[in-house]
Amino acid sequence: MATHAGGLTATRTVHVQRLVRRFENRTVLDGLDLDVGAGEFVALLGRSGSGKSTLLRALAGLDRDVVGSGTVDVPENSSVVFQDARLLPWQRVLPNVLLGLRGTDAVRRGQAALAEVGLAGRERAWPNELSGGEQQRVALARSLVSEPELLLADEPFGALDALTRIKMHGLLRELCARHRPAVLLVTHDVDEAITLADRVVVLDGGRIAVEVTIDLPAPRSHRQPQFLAYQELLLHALGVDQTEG
Ligand SMILES: Nc1ncnc2c1ncn2[C@@H]1O[C@H](COP(=O)(O)OP(=O)(O)OP(=O)(O)O)[C@@H](O)[C@H]1O
Repeated sequence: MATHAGGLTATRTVHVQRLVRRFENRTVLDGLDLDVGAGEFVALLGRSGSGKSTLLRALAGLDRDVVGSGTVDVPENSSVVFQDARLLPWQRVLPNVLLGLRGTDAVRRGQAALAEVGLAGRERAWPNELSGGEQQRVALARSLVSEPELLLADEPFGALDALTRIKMHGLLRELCARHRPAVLLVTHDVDEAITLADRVVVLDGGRIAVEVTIDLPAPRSHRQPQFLAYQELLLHALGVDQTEG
């Protein structure tokens, strides 16, 4: 099991060093190093099976049985969102947001979080009365209501249609600007990574093979020539040959 060595500083929210993860005799993470700064938004790209979810689960403390070694330092106050919202179907929306939240002002904070994601007035709805996008908004409210230092997100918009996904990008950007968590976002979508992240890292061969700082003013769009340059660079890093097909 990886050790937690207290390697965090005021400006560093995630510190991963020489992380190795094996499943039986298959090495998925092979001495991976990654730091995420306080308030920094990092997008993690990689081919299918490259180990993105494995890394995220290791950071979230969800794979303690896996054989491995190295250092993983993450703040205790971290939240995780997945591709599916994972709401409790027998609880209404507000109690779903309040899961794990204590204190006398919990209800007020939950209501404020729902308002922030555009769901004021839906506190008493049941999860199955909400669309997929709305359920994912509830999941975002739940993940941010505890004011986490770190938000771990595993393809949170992967199941949404293109238009909803674009709206969710805007929402996530706003929420991050307000709450300033460090974010590690796993995605398949190169454009999503460039649109949202301060830095994009590409996982290959069990390590971070490529790192690109995205230096683009907002609002980011395909109309920016530099956007297309980042796109080409990252597609190349992912082994996608744009001249094919
Ligand atoms: N519990 C497990 N037992 C055995 N092998 C596993 C387990 N979890 C993941 N793996 C293997 O580890 C490798 C990396 O999986 P992982 O889900 O991290 O990849 P990924 O980059 O997130 O892929 P995708 O983009 O397709 O979601 C895969 O080959 C997978 O089969």
